[in-house]
Amino acid sequence: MNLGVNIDHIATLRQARGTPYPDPLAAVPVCLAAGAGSITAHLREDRRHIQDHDIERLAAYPGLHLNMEMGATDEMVAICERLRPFACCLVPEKREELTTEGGLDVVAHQSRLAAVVERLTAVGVRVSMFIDPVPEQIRASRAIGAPVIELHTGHYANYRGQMQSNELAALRDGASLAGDLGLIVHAGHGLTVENTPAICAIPEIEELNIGHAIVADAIFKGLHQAVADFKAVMVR
Ligand SMILES: CC(=O)[C@@H](O)[C@H](O)COP(=O)(O)O
Ligand SMILES: NCC(=O)COP(=O)(O)O
Repeated sequence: MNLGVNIDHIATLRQARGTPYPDPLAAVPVCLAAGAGSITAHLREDRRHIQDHDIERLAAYPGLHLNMEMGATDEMVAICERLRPFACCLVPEKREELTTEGGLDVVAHQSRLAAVVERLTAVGVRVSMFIDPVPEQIRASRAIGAPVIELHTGHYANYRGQMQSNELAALRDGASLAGDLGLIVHAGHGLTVENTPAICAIPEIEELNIGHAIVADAIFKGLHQAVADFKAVMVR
């Protein structure tokens, strides 16, 4: 199972004062040495953390599997088409949100998203849809030709008790349906060392994208150890 480390919140610390440090790109060799297989970075429309120069440098980083998270806007599609990262993940965005609040509504935007998938696939970018574990969204992702989905685990991470159990069951069922449809299945958002093992136990999930908790853990244990501790629990 691959671990993709999301480095957004290293950039959050930098943006807090507008200093050149910490440089998110300094995290790349550390994360890879600790067992990460890819790096995720979210170029938001409001540039609250990752900046254009970050994503440009990441896309040019030799041998790096960069997963560029982005809204399906004309601006971001053009940037992705120009930079040609290994992969991109289309996510919903609202300027007023604190963080991503849910999955993309692929059903409501099938024709537009199908055109984006075709355009970015044509230049060699592997396109993923960031969606809730809802059968209609999974089927729509397959219908528009996306090879990958990333299941939103934010509700699972935030809920407790029976609601969390119900969300975990939905993730299991969604991953199973996606596998039956021939989709590659990833998952992410809000994952911690404590809540990750249950997600890892879902057999169809091939990759986890984790950022906020890794950066938070790194404050106290260092980035290499923070990444290594997630890899240690990501065993099947
Ligand atoms: C799509 C997702 O769940 C995250 O990777 C996303 O990057 C969250 O946005 P922030 O990183 O701005 O919190
Ligand atoms: N797509 C999920 C991701 O990249 C990281 O989300 P989080 O761990 O920062 O919540």
